[in-house]
Amino acid sequence: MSLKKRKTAELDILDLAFGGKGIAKPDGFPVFVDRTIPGDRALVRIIKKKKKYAEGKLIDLIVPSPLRQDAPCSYANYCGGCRWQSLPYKQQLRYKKNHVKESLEHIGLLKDIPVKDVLPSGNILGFRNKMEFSCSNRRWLTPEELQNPDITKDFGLGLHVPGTFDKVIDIKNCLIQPEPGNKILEDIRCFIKESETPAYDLKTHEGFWRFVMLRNSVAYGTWMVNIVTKTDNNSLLKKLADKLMERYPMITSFVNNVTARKAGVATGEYENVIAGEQYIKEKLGNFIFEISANSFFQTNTRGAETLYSLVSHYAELTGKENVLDLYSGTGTIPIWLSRDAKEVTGIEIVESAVLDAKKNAQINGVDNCRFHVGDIRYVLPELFNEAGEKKQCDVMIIDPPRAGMHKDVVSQVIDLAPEKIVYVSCNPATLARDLSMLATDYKAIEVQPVDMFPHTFHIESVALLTHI
Ligand SMILES: C[S@@+](CC[C@H](N)C(=O)[O-])C[C@H]1O[C@@H](n2cnc3c(N)ncnc32)[C@H](O)[C@@H]1O
Repeated sequence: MSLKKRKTAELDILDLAFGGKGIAKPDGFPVFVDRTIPGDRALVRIIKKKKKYAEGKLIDLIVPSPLRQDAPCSYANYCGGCRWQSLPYKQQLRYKKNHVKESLEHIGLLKDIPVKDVLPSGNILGFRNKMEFSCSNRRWLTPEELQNPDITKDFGLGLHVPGTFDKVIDIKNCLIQPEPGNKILEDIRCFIKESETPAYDLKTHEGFWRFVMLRNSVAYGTWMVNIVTKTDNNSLLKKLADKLMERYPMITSFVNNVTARKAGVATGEYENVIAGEQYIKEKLGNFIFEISANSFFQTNTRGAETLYSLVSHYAELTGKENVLDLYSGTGTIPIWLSRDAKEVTGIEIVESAVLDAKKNAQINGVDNCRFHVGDIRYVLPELFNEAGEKKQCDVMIIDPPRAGMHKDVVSQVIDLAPEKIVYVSCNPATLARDLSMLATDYKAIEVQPVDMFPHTFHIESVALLTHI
C-alpha cells in the first residue's frame, strides 16, 4: 500500500506502541495512530511520513475493535490525559507489561529478565492526589461545544489538547481526581471569569492567571489549592481563598506561586501563603508527610504504598544496613525504610524537597535518616569519598526522573558496589538503558511493574539487582 501525506488510508491496528498510540503495519511499514487500539479497522489521514515510519490521525472507526469499551470521560477523544480509556483495564495492564518486557529486550538487549504481571492500581478513577490545570484566554472548543453558540472562547481552565501549548480544553469534570476537586475547580473558574483579571496569554506572555493546582490528601480528606500567577495580587487571591475555604472547609492550604518565566511550568519563583498552611499532610503506611506545593510526591497515594512495600520487600533489610537512596524527593522512601535499616542517606536536587524530607523525618521521630541537597553526580563522590576513605553502602535505592541516571552516576554506583540495588523507574526505556549499563556488575533478578497511572501508557517498575 502506498501511503501519501495528507491522503487517507484504511488501516488495521495490530498493537500499541510505547507512548500509547496504536500501530498499523501496512506492508510491514509502521504507522502510529493516536486513540486507536488493537483490533480497530480505522480510516486514517497520514499527517507525517518519514523513511522508517508514518503518523496518522484517526478520521473514523470503520470497524471498532472487539476490545473497545465506552470511555467513562466525555473529553476522552480530545484531552491529552487518559488516552487508553476505551481499553478495558485488564488489557491496559497486559500492554503495560509487554512494554516493560519489550523495552528491556530491544533497548537494553536484556532478554532473560523475568517481568512479573503488573500490580494494578486499587482505584482506576479518582486516584490522583494532584492535578494541574492551565488557564488560557484562548479556549479550545470540542466539536460538541462548537454547536453551542452560547459558549465563548475567551477563557478556558483545564487540560491541553495533546501536542499543543496554547489549546486548552475547559474541563468541567476530570474523573481521575476525587471530589470535591471538580466543584472547587468550577468555583475557581467562576471567580476568575468574574474577576475581570485576564488569563495569561501563552503567545504574548501578558495576563495574570496561569495555573490552578489542586492537591488532596487521601488519609485526611484535606485539600491544597495552589494558584500560579504572573504577578502578585494578594488581595484578589485572599478573596478567592475566603470564598473557597468557607464553602469547602477541607481546604487547609491556599498558596500562590508567582512566576513571570515564559516556560509553561507551574512552579513559582516564589510562593505566597494566602491562607491556611503552606503544606498539605498525607499518610503513607504509618508515616505522616508534609508536602509543599512544589515538592515531588507520588500522585497515586495508594499506589505509592504498594510501590514502597515492594521496595522494602526487595531490600530485605535486617536493621544492620547502610542504605543510600538516590533521587529521594521528600524523603518518602528513606522514612519508609528507616525502621529496618541502620542508616538511610537520601540525595535530592530540589532544596524545598530536602527541607520537607528533614521535617518529615522529624515529625515521624525518625533519627537515622540523613538528607543531602544537590545534583547526585557531584554530591555522591563528595559524600562517599570523604577524606579519601570510602563509606559503606550495603543497599542502594535508585528512583530517578524519566530521563534515568546520568552515565557518570552509573559509574559512581558501580564504584560504590552495594550488594543489592532496588531500581524504581517511571520509564521503561531508561530503565532498560540503565540496567544494561549496570549489567557489567549487576544481575537483574526480576522486574515487578506497578500501575500508578490507569488509562495512560505510563508504568512504574521496580527491579531487583544483585552484585555479580
Ligand atoms: C521520580 S522522583 C522520586 C522521588 C521519591 N523517591 C519519591 O518516591 O517520592 C525523582 C526525584 O529526583 C530528583 N532529581 C532529578 N534530577 C536529580 C539529580 N540530578 N540529582 C538529584 N536529584 C534529582 C527530582 O527532583 C525528584 O524529586
